[in-house]
Amino acid sequence: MLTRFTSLETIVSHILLFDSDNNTRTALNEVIRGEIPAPVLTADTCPHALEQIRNHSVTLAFCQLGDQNDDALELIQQINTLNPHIVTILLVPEETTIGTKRILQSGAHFFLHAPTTPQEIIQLTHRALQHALLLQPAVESEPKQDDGFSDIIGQSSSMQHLFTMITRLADDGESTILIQGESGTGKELVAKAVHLNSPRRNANFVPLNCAAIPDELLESELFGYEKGAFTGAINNKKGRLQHAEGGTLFLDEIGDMKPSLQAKLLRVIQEKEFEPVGSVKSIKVNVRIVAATHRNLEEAVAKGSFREDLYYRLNVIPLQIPPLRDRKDDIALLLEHFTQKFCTSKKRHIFTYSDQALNCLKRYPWPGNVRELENLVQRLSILHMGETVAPKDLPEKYLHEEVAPSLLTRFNEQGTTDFNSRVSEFEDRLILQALMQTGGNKKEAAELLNLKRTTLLEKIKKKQLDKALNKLENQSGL
Ligand SMILES: Nc1ncnc2c1ncn2[C@@H]1O[C@H](COP(=O)(O)OP(=O)(O)OP(=O)(O)O)[C@@H](O)[C@H]1O
Repeated sequence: MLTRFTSLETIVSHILLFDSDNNTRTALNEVIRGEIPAPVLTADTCPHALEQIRNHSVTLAFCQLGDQNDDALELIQQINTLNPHIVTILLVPEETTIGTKRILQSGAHFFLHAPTTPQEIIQLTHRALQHALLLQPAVESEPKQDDGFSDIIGQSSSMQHLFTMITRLADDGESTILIQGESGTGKELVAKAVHLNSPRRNANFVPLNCAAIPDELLESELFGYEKGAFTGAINNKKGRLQHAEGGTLFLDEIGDMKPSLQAKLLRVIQEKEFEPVGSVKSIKVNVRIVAATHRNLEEAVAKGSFREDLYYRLNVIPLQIPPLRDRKDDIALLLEHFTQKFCTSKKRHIFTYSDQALNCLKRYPWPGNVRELENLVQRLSILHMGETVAPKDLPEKYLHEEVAPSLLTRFNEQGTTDFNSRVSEFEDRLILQALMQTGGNKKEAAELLNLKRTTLLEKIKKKQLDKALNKLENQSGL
């Protein structure tokens, strides 16, 4: 299994429809039955609904609020007390006299305003079932051994290749491995998966970031020290190497290690022994070394800042993690993964991303890779209040990539340029971009551009931008 996602069908037991009106119940029943292969239960009173819940295992409950009565709110509260794993959807009719505050405080997981369309019902049902998946109590079965793969999200061909490489290494617990990739691509996750899939999995995985510890402390941290080795060394202390005995030592940012330590590490790899700082007695170790770096070690070797012999010793099995901009197919999956993770931990509704927002994020070059994407989603999970993230909800840097670079490139290629036509082109792009971001809503686009709506309409007409917008939308499949 390469990702965390499980088939929804496997978790749906029953769906409950609560509505005192027979006609709406039947209509809702038809829409849901056509889409979800799960038995549907119905109830027209609160006691009947609760009885259904006691007698059946229910995954999802639709509760229709009356125009004048609040039975559905009462029912949701009782469901939450009876079984908090049931996901509730409150259907709110337009004419209801029940106040918004009470509705919002009902404890429902999702809201749907009626009248609505079958598409909206289906979409929300799928979202609610995704949510149900997260609320499922852990199935009591044999604890499955963690292989580290479930934490690494990726379905692009380059990530699949990486997973295959890790699996192939499974039986080999000896050869050193060098993981290369830009910062934030998941090098530590991969190192952990290598460890968990090797025969060393029952011993320790010990990480050490060589760039995070000052040079003078790194040696004693790695090799340990003997009492009296330096001022303050009042007792013997084991280093990370010894803590990793039988297991794996993960040396992150190995390219930052100073040359004298590189020599000592080389000896560990070759002779499988070392001396703690201040000791003359050698200690034997049985540790697999997995190293990682975001630097180009070949260049460092050429410059003389990294030992060539150590480089070849480390690089027995090279693993390259591609940057996120080269595997844009993974972006949607990563967004979904982190959104579920953060929303669940903050106990808030899971939001989705509009196609336009996803397109913006796919165009962005992600210099900070998956770590940057994770931080963006964490920020949205705190600040974003709506159900769908639109481009306007994204920080500005995710929006403007497409305008400036393309103009500059063409300016450089041509050597000369016509100022007026270039300014007009720039204006077209800004207007189109605003229209794309607002899903074609001209009023909102005018607000984004800080223009009067009438001025924007005039420009769109004069420049015939409506046609260009249609073309763009068709191209990006919006
Ligand atoms: N494919 C992935 N799936 C899920 N989470 C990921 C993935 N890649 C990276 N992450 C997350 O991104 C963050 C950075 O990952 P990690 O520390 O492994 O990267 P790194 O390449 O070692 O970074 P650095 O070089 O800066 O140490 C972590 O929170 C990690 O969980």
